[in-house]
Amino acid sequence: MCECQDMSMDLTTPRNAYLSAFYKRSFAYHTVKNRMPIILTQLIDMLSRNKEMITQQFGGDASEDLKTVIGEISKLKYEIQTNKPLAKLQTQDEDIKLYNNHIDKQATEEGETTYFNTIWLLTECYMYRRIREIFSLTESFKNFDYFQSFKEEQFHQCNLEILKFWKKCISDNLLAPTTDSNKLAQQAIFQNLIKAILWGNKCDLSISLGKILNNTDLLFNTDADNLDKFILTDDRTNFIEYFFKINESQDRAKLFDIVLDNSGYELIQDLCFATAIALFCSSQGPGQVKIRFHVKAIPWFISDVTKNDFSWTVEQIAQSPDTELSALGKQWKGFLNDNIWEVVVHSFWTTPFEFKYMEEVAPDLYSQLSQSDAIIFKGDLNYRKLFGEKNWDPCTPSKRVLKELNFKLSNILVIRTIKADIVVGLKPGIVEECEKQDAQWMANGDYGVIHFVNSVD
Ligand SMILES: O=P(O)(O)OC[C@H]1O[C@](O)(CO)[C@@H](O)[C@@H]1O
Repeated sequence: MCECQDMSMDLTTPRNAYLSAFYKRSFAYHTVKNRMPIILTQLIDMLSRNKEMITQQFGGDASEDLKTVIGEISKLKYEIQTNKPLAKLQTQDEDIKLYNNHIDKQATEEGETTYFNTIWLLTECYMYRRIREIFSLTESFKNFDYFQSFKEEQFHQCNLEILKFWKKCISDNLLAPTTDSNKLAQQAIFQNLIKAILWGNKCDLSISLGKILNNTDLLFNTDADNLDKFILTDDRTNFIEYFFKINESQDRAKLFDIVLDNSGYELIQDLCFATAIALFCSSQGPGQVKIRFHVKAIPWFISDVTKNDFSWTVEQIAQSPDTELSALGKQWKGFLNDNIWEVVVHSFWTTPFEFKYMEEVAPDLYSQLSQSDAIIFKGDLNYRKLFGEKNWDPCTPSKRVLKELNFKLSNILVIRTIKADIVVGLKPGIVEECEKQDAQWMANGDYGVIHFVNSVD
């Protein structure tokens, strides 16, 4: 029997406490106890199933290295299930010291930081970082993306026909300069795109435990109006007003940062959104826009976008046999070649740190983001990190939370389906209503939030 069962308390997470598997009646507990071991088992299964292919692909000692890797992942799973202390990471990579210090800082009075007694954010990020270390300690697999096959399979299951609709809508309406008569139509495009990229965040392989969701089942159609009632707070209009306002003047190029989340359908939707931004700003005059996409430096939470996933996806669309789709992919390549789009990698995104620590831990990234006209955070993990992964009173305004955390970057657009028990900025009564409708509302990604925080002053 798992020792951890004696460790956690039969409690819900107290108000304002950090989320942790210590509280048995929390999604964090369910994740550490059940979901994380399942993800490790699936990884082991994939490696065992594809043993021959992987050995052939990597040659040399790959067969022996694969045995080592499988053994180490099984060991990690055992450590989680028996609530062992988080073992120190060993490689010399720049983020390792940060991880190890953070683990030390979280130690209890007994001097231990264990899976079920520490903050969930650390536990979960640590697991993915440790997996990476296991592979990187071998000769054969230093650059192996062990989640790639899951991501590629997910991409191939996407219904890309939907993109054609967006392509037409975007280029018909956003290439023309804004006039009084077409402004409403242009704003409607942005309203719909933001909604589409919200629901795209449902397609995440860590919440579905590797199960691929069909995007047409999720009704990612032209406007998905029937899902509106599931958006619990919605600042789209404020963001769009701000966006149009900054584009009224052409005195300088506008800069946007999109902190990406998942590959597959979510990434494709995000790229459509970025296409709309690029076309709209460019229609106001040449050289008016730059969009930086922030991706993960290592394979992360199964489906998160790495630099390689980004290029691969653009290439897949560009090479599509469908001429409309391939034109879209070529347009994306053009944006990248012309430096209108740029892919940026920073190891901060794969540390266990909340964003309030960014200024201290990653000052270069912080100063880069300080220049931005808007920073768009996609997804649940970014949400947890941005809002400090505490059990806030859900009615606390998003701006007040960021102020309390002393997070000073401004013009933040946050787009996330709810897959963890943290939420802020809701009107009174909404939580009670959701609880009546669906006991799992904070875990299943069926509900979403869109916050826009101009500034915390
Ligand atoms: O891809 P996203 O939206 O960041 O979701 C990842 C989230 O999904 C989960 O795996 C389920 O909650 C969390 O552990 C994590 O916050």
